[in-house]
Amino acid sequence: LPPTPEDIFSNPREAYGAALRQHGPVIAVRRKGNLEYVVGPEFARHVLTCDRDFSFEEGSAAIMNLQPIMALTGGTLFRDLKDFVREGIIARMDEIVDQLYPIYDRDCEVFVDLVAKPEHESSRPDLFNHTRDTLSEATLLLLLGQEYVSKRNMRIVEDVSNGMAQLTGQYQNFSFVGKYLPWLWVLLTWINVIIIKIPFGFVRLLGPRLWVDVSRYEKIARKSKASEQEPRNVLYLIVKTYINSGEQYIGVFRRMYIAMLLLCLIFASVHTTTVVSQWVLFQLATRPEYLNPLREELLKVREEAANGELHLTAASLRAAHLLDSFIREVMRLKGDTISTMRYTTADVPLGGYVIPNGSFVTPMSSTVHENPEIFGDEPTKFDGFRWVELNKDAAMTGSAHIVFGLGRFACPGRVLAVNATVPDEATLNPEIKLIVLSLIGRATPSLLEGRFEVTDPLNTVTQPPKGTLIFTPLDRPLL
Ligand code: HEM
Repeated sequence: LPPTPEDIFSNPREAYGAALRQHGPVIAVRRKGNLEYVVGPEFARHVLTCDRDFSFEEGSAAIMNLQPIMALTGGTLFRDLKDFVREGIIARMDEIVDQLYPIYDRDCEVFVDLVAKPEHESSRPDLFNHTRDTLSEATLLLLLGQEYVSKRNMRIVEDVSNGMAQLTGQYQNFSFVGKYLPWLWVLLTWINVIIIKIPFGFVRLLGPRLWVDVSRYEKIARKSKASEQEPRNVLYLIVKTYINSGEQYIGVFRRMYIAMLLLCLIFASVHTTTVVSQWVLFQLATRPEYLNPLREELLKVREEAANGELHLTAASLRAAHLLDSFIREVMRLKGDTISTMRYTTADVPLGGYVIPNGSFVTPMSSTVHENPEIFGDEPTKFDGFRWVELNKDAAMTGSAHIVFGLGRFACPGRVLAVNATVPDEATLNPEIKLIVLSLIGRATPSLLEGRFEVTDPLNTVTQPPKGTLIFTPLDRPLL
């Protein structure tokens, strides 16, 4: 029998896992109105990387309810997003970490000070909101520049991030309509987000200023010879790219498209990173034995400035191999199920079947992440430092860890491609490391009642665990 809708929403890991064991390695299961072909670890790499047969763009647009935008933009959305993240963020990573560290350092210090105050015993400062504030500020700085950093704009960024999370279905599994009448849910969400929230929030509040800046950047990009005069933010890079590609001026439709790119980048940077950092801190709180080695590593990688102040740089984060490994292991075992999607562009033979043209195909992440052939007899055993060793084999790391996807379409936000110790797979998003190190360098996390809950088992990528984290300040902070 195929997994029931209830199994899929409440216990997807076991439901799909059992069906794959029984009928695998390719099964077809109906979910939220679509027939999806779900594959086991044997075919995960092939499905994720063979884009001739399995389209990343169409699969991803569909899973995130973005097909109309893909259609309107002629399918360039994801390619442009990837290029702008690569050129505007990853290529400048060392400089960016220097810019971001003071924000994380300041916010974590404020957070730990707040937590330590006795009057907060009854209403604890919330780490999720706090992390989201920090990431919103960092995102404003990277995408739009320091002049945009203000409390008001941070609220706008958070609202946008939340709106995009709604639009792309991140809360869909909490709603009855979302689960059982997905077309109605998509229609209502589109009206709410695209017709109400974004125009009356982001566009009304930030639009006029962005309009002026795009026009200003247009002029700079046309004239600029000396690169040091150029603004160092992603919006400028986007404007410059279009001017350099021969556009005479940035017209209204191009401006609307740029706004869409910014909305997607805000969502990608703020929401997912906030969520994943919560998973890491929750796991750390339940595994205090990892704190000492991680703190020892912090002592080794932190750097001392000329004025004696201790801080973290991109080089420090690259050298934090134990933390890198711990984060990877948390991501491996947090229970991801359907987190990447592809769409067949032809009838494709796979595992003895032919998957028809125009079908959704997804690898079941949990079967990849808990594959006994790679992870041994106890594949679900948490071993926070296992990746320190496994990193030596970059190819294996790739196909055994698909939290960020794989190959050409893997998430561009995940790596410090520049200077990574193992090309293309080694270093995770530095923001998570900055958050974790800035916090454990000042306080010890623990969990109220020692446990947390998984709120949406079908979506552990963009839903945080639920529980209360407590932080006990260290007598002598390490940062
Ligand atoms: C820990 C946080 C993150 C997680 C778990 C995550 C996860 C993912 C996943 C699973 C994909 C789809 C890959 C595939 O289908 O093969 C993806 C794509 C993408 N991510 Fe992330 N991501 C994270 C952070 C970020 C950040 C910080 C950015 C931007 C700065 C970003 C930008 C993107 C973009 C632009 C794509 C589309 C890729 C393309 O166009 O080829 N992500 N991400």
